Amino acid sequence: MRQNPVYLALDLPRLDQAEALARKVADHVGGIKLGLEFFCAHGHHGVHELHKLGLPIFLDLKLHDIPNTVAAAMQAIHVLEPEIVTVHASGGRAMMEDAKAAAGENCKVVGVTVLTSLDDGDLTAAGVNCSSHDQALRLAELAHAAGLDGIVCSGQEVGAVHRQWKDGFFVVPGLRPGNGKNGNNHGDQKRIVTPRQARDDGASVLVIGRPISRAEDPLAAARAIEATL
Ligand SMILES: O=c1ccn([C@@H]2O[C@H](COP(=O)(O)O)[C@@H](O)[C@H]2O)c(=O)[nH]1
Repeated sequence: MRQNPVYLALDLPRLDQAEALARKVADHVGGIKLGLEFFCAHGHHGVHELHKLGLPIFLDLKLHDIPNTVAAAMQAIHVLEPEIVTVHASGGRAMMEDAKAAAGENCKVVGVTVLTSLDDGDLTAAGVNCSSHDQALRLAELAHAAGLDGIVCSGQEVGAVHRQWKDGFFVVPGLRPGNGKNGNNHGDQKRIVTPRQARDDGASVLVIGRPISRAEDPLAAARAIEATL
């Protein structure tokens, strides 16, 4: 278990706001997660700026394309020295193998299984004829076979995945302190658990965004989450 497994999802439109928030809570998180919103708006420059805080950087780019394209994208982000990068496990075994081969030596590549914003009904609508739980386990197995370091899944599956893949690296978003009660809205997340539950079930990294970034007092929110772990 890492010292502080919480990675703050910096999903904010302005670079100065993102930097200010990260600086404010830096002593109460273990790393910074930069996703599509941040990377599309601020690119390499934005990542270099956030690196200055000295926290590990998780690039949540969720790459999903043909193997050659994903491998080239992985090579293009080497220079940013990310600690973790995501690809979609549904991109297939060859894509994941090539992504891992193209990644930097110290970079963990993890496969997104089933987004935490989806439930069983969403999967049925997309033509997937099994539960989100079973689909997450199936994609975890594929990611493992492809040689990835771990996966992204919801806290509702991480215990089961952990039992199958003992030394895997498990990233869990969709976390809501108090399970979405106490004024913490689910928002677009459908498969949620508390940070403590996810940690107890084997999560290596706890991704938390809005419960901190949209809190009236982000520092107090980050401290309160840390105190539950
Ligand atoms: O299945 C997934 C994969 C990634 N995410 C990302 O995590 C954060 C969660 O933000 P909250 O504000 O805490 O809901 C966000 O950046 C997502 O892109 C995810 O939620 N689910």
